[in-house]
Amino acid sequence: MSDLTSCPVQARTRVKICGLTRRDDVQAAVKAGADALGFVFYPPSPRSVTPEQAADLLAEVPPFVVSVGLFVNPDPVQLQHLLKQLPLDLLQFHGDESEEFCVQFQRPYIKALRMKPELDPVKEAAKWPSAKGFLLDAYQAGVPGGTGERFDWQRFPSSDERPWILAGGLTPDNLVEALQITQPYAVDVSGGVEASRGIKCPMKIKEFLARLAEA
Ligand SMILES: O=C(O)c1ccccc1N[C@@H]1O[C@H](COP(=O)(O)O)[C@@H](O)[C@H]1O
Repeated sequence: MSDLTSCPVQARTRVKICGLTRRDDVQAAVKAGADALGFVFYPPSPRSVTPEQAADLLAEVPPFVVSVGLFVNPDPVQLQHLLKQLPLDLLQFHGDESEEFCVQFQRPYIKALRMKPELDPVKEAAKWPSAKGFLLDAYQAGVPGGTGERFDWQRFPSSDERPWILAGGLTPDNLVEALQITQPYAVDVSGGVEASRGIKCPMKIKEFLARLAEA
């Protein structure tokens, strides 16, 4: 087998479009070239879907596009039950879940870290050795995520030991600057590609992916 470590080709930054609630939005994200699609299972969120809605949306996901289930401190029994019904490829834990909690579901998962001023993401990530990656999102007291706010991108880790995913307040207009500063493994966007809360805008999704391709 050839040695790929010296291969000069750099993979492009991956994109997850999160908070999809409608078939049309799933299709728009896939058509624009999203690598991953996020489905929110957190009823207080306007983007939350029921298991039945999720099953309908997941049926639209083609091969080689990753479907991600987003949870905030879920009930473990309910989550086990959900995972038997739905073909989710990856779990995203966006609450206060410990590594012990996340690992029990025996599915690949990413852990969201909210960028409180005193938080060192590299040190914090060491608490989840089994995580596939870390999504860094803005911190807002009392809100677990999806705030539309950004954090100080200068705080984004420069090490590439773990896959770091940039989230929080991304839009087609600030994406290029975000990529230049953070050089993330992937970006995750929700509010920045919406027409209104929970309803995606196909043009904004297309523009977001186009800006990424140009960057
Ligand atoms: O989207 C939500 O409603 C949500 C609720 C609870 C936790 C996380 C949530 N979304 C995640 O937050 C990021 C950032 O969102 P935004 O782009 O700032 O609107 C989003 O990508 C989701 O992964």
